[in-house]
Amino acid sequence: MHVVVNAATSADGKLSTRRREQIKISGADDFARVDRVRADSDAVLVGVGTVLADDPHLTVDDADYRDERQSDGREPHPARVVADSRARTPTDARILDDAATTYVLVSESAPADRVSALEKTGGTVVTAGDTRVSFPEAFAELEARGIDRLMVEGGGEVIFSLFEDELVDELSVYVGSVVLGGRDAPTLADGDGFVESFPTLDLRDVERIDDGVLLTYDVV
Ligand SMILES: NC(=O)C1=CN([C@@H]2O[C@H](COP(=O)(O)OP(=O)(O)OC[C@H]3O[C@@H](n4cnc5c(N)ncnc54)[C@H](OP(=O)(O)O)[C@@H]3O)[C@@H](O)[C@H]2O)C=CC1
Ligand SMILES: Nc1nc(O)c(N)c(N[C@@H]2O[C@H](COP(=O)(O)O)[C@@H](O)[C@H]2O)n1
Repeated sequence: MHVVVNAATSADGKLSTRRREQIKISGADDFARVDRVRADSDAVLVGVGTVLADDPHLTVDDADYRDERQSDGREPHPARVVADSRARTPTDARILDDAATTYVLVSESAPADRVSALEKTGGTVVTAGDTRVSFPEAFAELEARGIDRLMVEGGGEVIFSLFEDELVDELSVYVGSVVLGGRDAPTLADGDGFVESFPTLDLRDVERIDDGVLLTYDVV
């Protein structure tokens, strides 16, 4: 599986403010670029922290891109995936509506009643890991279901874990011209942090978009 991480940060590396509310860092042109990346993906993944904070829809906005996908024999929207060890995704979350297939990755410790509530809402539950979602295991299952190209939109906890598991192939960071600050504000890669064996990035491209900069890296 090819895994592409895409996120937008402030100039000081934050994904959002300390209130963890959704904020727009990207401008119109960058959101249009993100839409293209979504349209080119088989699935789009976020963590349950992002679902609880942003209630994202994760669908393709541009009708031409949806038509293009359908003429290639694909669904109009990529599948949506949420990493949610304890099945906390609210049943009325937008990610669970019927616009696209939604996979909820849970761990063995997820309460059975929550799992069944998510299944009743139409989510396809994939169990991987004892107390926390095991991405290597979950991704093998997604690959078996035809997901070869996965876009990850955040947040910082999930992005860190994916780097820790050495599952990231490409990283795109849109750096907006704003400072958010806050020692508790989420950053691009949170988790426990690396102290050695840091992931190595190869800078492939730098592009000015809106009033910010898009940095594109291959993970070595
Ligand atoms: N600017 C941008 O581009 C973006 C900004 N954001 C912002 O980021 C913030 C949310 O980020 P964050 O709080 O880090 O949340 P995440 O979306 O990264 O979700 C984190 C949660 O995912 C669950 N999870 C399941 N499996 C794993 C695993 N193996 N490793 C790590 N986490 C796992 C955990 O909950 P559990 O243990 O219950 O499973 C964890 O708490 C919000 O403020 C949102 O607005 C988010 C996306 C993009
Ligand atoms: N690329 C980008 N730029 C920003 O400024 C952002 N705030 C985000 N957030 C991500 O987009 C998701 C929202 O998706 P929908 O519009 O609801 O489809 C959000 O959950 C973050 O993952 N991204």
